[in-house]
Amino acid sequence: MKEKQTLAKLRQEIDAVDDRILELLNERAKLVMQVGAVKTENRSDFHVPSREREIYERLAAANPGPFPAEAVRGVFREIISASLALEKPLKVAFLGPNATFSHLAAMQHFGLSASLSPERSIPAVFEAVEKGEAYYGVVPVENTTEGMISHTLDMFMESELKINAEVLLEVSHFLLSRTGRFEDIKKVYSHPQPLAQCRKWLAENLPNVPLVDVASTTLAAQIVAEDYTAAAIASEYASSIYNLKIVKARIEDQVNNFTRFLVVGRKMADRSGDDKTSLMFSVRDEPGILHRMLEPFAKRGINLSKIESRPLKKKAWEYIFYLDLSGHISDPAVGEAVQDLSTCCQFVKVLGSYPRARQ
Ligand SMILES: C=C(O[C@@H]1C=C(C(=O)O)C=C[C@H]1O)C(=O)O
Repeated sequence: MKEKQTLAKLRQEIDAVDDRILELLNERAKLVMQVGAVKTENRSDFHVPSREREIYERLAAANPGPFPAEAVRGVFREIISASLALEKPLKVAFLGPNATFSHLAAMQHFGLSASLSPERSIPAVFEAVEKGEAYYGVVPVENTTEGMISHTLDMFMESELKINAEVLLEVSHFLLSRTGRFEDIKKVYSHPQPLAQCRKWLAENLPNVPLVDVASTTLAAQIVAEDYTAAAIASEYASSIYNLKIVKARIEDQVNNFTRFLVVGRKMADRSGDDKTSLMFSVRDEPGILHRMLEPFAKRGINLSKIESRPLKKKAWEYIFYLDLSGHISDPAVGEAVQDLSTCCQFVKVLGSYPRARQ
């Protein structure tokens, strides 16, 4: 009896707090709508990622607990996502179909109130943004086990879209099937990337079972939903959508398997104070060229976090380099270094400056 009374009293107090939270959420939504009205008058962009970043950072630092620090971001992401949708839902294209890791990355970045639309391929995501059908696009660009996804990098040769943000997602692969029984598996379906990321586990645990490449992990889950003798490697989320059982969780060879996604848009993102810049440039294959290329950055103490080279398909022995560095293109040192770089290159293209992702 005593317990019942205590619980009832505490729940009453929780209800009162929830009422206050709701009142504050509405007060906040009205302010966001006023901001929206000012922006409409001035024709400025409603979505401002640098401001959102500032909000997350300020609240993370101000949180006294015990509400968990990681949850603060998730809660506010949904508040901001829903506030933005009051004005108009933010349209975001991603590499589909639904339930792919790009879908999870888009949900993680834009929240559940954004209007997310699946596209068939990486070029189709770029096209949707270029044509204005979507405001942003989300595509994978590299994985900690398998390296760069060259298809995405190659898109920047032709496209004028800019990188507006990066999203880091911990990718965990699940072996899924209808029966959930190991001994029923006669074939394993997945996208080539997850198959490669689970290569060792598959060789040890299913050595004689054929592996079949398909266009997405979602397609693999769909096939397996109809075939009791097959298994798919897909996300945990796919298991709930396609009603599949988990044969084995987390079968990736490398723990801490992260995939990095890029958010592309038509404009350059504003400076947030902790940014990265991505560049692409081409040079002729000649002695000392790498040294000359890197000097403008070393001289100014600019940290380079990544350098990748790819052969330029149209011309033999010429290379395209992709470079990620710390700082925003509007920082004087970064601007000057890029200017210097352009004197020793055939061409330089700034792919975007964007807030560094937090893990
Ligand atoms: C309200 C604004 O517009 C949008 C909504 C935000 C919010 O809900 O806090 C933050 C940034 C913008 O994406 C703003 O720019 O301040």
